[in-house]
Amino acid sequence: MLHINLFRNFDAAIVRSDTKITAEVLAAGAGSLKVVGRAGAGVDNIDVAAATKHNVVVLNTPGGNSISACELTCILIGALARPVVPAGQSMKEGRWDRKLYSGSELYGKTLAVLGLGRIGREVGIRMKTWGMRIIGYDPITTEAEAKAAGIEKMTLEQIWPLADYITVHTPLIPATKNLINASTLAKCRKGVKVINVARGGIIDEQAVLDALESGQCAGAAFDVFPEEPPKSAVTKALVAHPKVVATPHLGASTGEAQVRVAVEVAEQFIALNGSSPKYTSTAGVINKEALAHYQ
Ligand SMILES: O=C(O)[C@H](O)COP(=O)(O)O
Repeated sequence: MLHINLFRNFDAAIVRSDTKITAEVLAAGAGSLKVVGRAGAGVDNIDVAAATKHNVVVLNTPGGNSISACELTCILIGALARPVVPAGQSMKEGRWDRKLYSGSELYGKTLAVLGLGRIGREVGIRMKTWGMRIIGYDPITTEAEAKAAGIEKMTLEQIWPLADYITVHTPLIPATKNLINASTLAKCRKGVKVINVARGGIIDEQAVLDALESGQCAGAAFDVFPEEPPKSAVTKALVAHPKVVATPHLGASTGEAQVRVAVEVAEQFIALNGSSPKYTSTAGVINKEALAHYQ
């Protein structure tokens, strides 16, 4: 584990989501630390306000891992349609249970995409080629932008009763916390399936557990959790549930995505340093106030 005092010696740090850049870490680095680069999209592991206070620039690489996160989402949708995870496990245990592991087609089903940014739109584009109807919600994306990705933009109230699958692709902010909860699940079709490759807490885990027990929800896939690694009894029960596919925050964990975010973070550092005319953009800078300190 990285010792907090080491930050006294660093001019810059590059992190993924596991490394928490807290106010304490930033105070330890005060005077030397100038920039924290997030090799990924979410900066919820970095105390941006404290960074700004210490004139530490925080930047991210918002697009570099989108395709990998999108592909994992599509794979998990597939794993909810066809029980490849438990069926594969049963064979490893020496069984041949063909009758237990029947599934359903994705063709003709409706996928709701909540959050039509880079990842959500790419998921829609891919799953449409499987013959799914794609409906979606986003407060910012226009109807025309959604349509260009083959997605019918709707209100949430229109979406709930139509969706066979719901996948979330929003940041975790007050407006999206528990976006899928007991009352919204009750408005859905019986047997709806939900997927979260975005951030833990967008889908209320207890509500999903209850809906799995009642049959209102027929399956769920989670790559992200309110606390990682999970410690709460609710998350543990969810992960253990036979109708749940769980992965340990693997959305960006591909060779390609990691190379892309590493290159993007390096380019942003070079742009900050002003040492290469090739890189003039600091598009990923989160706290422009801190950047202004050096200009
Ligand atoms: O915010 C992100 O970019 C993703 O959640 C990936 O996080 P990671 O880089 O820690 O895998």
